[in-house]
Amino acid sequence: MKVLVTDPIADAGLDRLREAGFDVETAYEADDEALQTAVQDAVGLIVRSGTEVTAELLEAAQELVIVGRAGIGVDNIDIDAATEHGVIVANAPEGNVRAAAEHTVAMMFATARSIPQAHTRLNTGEWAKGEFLGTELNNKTLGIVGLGRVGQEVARRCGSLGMELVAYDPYIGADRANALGAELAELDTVLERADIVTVHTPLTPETEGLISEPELAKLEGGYLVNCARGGVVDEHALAAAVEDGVLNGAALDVFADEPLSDDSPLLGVDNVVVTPHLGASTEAAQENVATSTADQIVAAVNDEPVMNALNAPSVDASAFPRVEPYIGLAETAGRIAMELFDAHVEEAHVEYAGDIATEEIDIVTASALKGMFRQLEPQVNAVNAPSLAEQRGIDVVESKAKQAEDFQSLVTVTLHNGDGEISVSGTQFVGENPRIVRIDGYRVDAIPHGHMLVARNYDEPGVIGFIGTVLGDSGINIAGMYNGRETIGGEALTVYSLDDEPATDLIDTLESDDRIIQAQYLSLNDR
Ligand SMILES: NC(=O)c1ccc[n+]([C@@H]2O[C@H](COP(=O)([O-])OP(=O)(O)OC[C@H]3O[C@@H](n4cnc5c(N)ncnc54)[C@H](O)[C@@H]3O)[C@@H](O)[C@H]2O)c1
Ligand SMILES: O=C(O)[C@H](O)COP(=O)(O)O
Repeated sequence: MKVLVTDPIADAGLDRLREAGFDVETAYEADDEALQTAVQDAVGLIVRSGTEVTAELLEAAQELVIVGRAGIGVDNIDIDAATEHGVIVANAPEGNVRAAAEHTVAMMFATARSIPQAHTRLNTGEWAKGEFLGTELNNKTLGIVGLGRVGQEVARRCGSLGMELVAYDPYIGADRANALGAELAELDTVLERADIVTVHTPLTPETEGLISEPELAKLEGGYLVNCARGGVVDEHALAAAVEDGVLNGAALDVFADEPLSDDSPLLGVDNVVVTPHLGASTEAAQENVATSTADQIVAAVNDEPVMNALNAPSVDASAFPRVEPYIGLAETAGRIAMELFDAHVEEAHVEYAGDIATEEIDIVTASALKGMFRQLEPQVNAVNAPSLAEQRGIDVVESKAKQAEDFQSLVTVTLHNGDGEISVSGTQFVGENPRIVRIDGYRVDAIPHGHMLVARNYDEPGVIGFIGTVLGDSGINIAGMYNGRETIGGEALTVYSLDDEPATDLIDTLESDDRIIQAQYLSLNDR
C-alpha cells in the first residue's frame, strides 16, 4: 500500500510508515497533473502547507483513506470534498505549537529591535549603531488575536517578559484567558491598547482580512506580527501602514500567496521583517508532526480510530482509552441491528448507559452508523457515516442514562420505523471482552465475532434440539449458544455462535418448522 508525500517531512515519519509496511513515494514540487497521477493508487497522502488538496485531486485519488497534514493549518485542504469522498483529514495539532510560539517571540524582538536590518548593515561594513533605537518589550502591552494553542504559548512566554496581555478571541472563555494572565477584550480595544499585536487565528472566511486598514490605524505607533496565516492581515494595507509611519514595524512569517512573489508590496519595506514560513521549522517540531501524522495514516488504513481527524468525530487523547473499547462494539451492535431489522430505518437511537455515558461519545455513535451501513455502502467509514444517515433520511438520536442495569456500561442501538423497532445492546466485560447482552429485549450473552445465527422460536420442548440437529447434520459445530425467553411457552430468542457459515437451504429448513418464527445468519467475520 502506497503513501504519497508531497511536501518534505522528517525522516522519522517516513521510516515509521516503511516499518509499518507501506511503500512511501515522495513527490515534492510536482505539478497538478503529476500529483493527480501519483495519488491514484495511494491510500494515504501527506502534505504540509505547500500542497493544495483540491476536489480534483481527491477525485483522482480512488484508493485514498486519509490525508495527513503534518502540521496545523488545513486551509490548503478542501475538507468538504474529502468528507464527500469518505476521506479522513487529520492534522498534527500539537507538535509544532512551541516552535511557532518561539518564532513569534523571535519575530517580535526582530522587529522591535531591528535585528535583521542591523545585521544587514553590519554585513555590508556599516557600524550603524546610532541609527537603531529599539523598543523594549518589558512593560509593553501585547495584543493577542486568537488565543488558541499557539496564542496561549505566546501569552505564557510574553507574560514572563514583563508584558501586559490583552486578547481577542470570541470562542474562548474569560476564565481561560485570565488563567494565562490575559484580559479578554473586543478587537478594537485590543488594537487600541496594544503596543504589539500578534495574530494566531486560522484562516477562515471569518478571519480573512480581519486586520485591514481601519484596524491597523487603531494600532498606531505599534508593531504587527503575523506567524499564523497570510490572508488574515491585508498585505497592501500593512505595507502602506509601515511605509507611511502609521506602524513602527511589522514581522511576517506567512503570506497570502506562498512562496512570496518578488513583487509583494511587503518586500523592501524598511521596517518589515519577513521569514519564509519558518514557524514550524525546528528539528523537534518536524519530528513530532511527521511521526504523529505517520501514526494517523497507519491507524486510518487499519480502520482504527484516528485521533486528530478533523472531519470525523475524534476524542481527547486522555479519554481515548476509556472510549476505544466501545467503538468496535457500537459498530457491531449497529451492524447486527441493521441486519436483523432488514427494513427501511427512520430513526437510529444510540443510548449510552453507565460509565460510558460520561464520556465524549460522538465517535462511538459514528461507529454505530458505520456498522449499520457497512453492508449497503462499501466505502462507509466514521467520516461519511453521519452524512449517509442524513442522505437516507435517518434521524440519529443520542441519549445518556446513569444506570446500566447490572453492567458497568451499556451501549444500545435501536432502529425504528413506523412499523416496528429492534434494539441490540452491547457491553465490555473485564479485559476488553465485548459481549452482545440484549437483542430485541431478550437477555443473551454472545461474543460478537465469526458466524452467528439468531433464531426466534416458540419456547417449546425440542426446538433447540431440532436446531442443533439441523446444524449438526450439515456438519456445523455450535461453539456457543444463549437462549433468552419472555415467559415459559412464550417467544424465545436464541443466539448461536457457529464454527462455519450455514447454507441458505439450512436457514430455509429451520424456518419451515412451525416452531421457528425466524432464523437469521449474520457474518461478523471481518471485525
Ligand atoms: N508559521 C507557522 O509555521 C505556524 C506554525 C503553527 C501554526 N501556525 C498557524 O497558527 C494559527 C494558530 O494555530 P493554533 O494551533 O493556535 O490554532 P488553534 O485552533 O489552537 O487556535 C486558533 C484560535 O483562534 C481563535 N479564532 C478563530 N476565529 C477567530 C476570530 N474570528 N477572531 C479571533 N479569534 C479567532 C480560535 O477560537 C482559537 O482559539 C493557525 O493559523 C496555524 O495554521 C503557523
Ligand atoms: O500550520 C502549520 O502547521 C504551520 O503553518 C507550518 O506549516 P508547514 O508545515 O508548511 O511549515
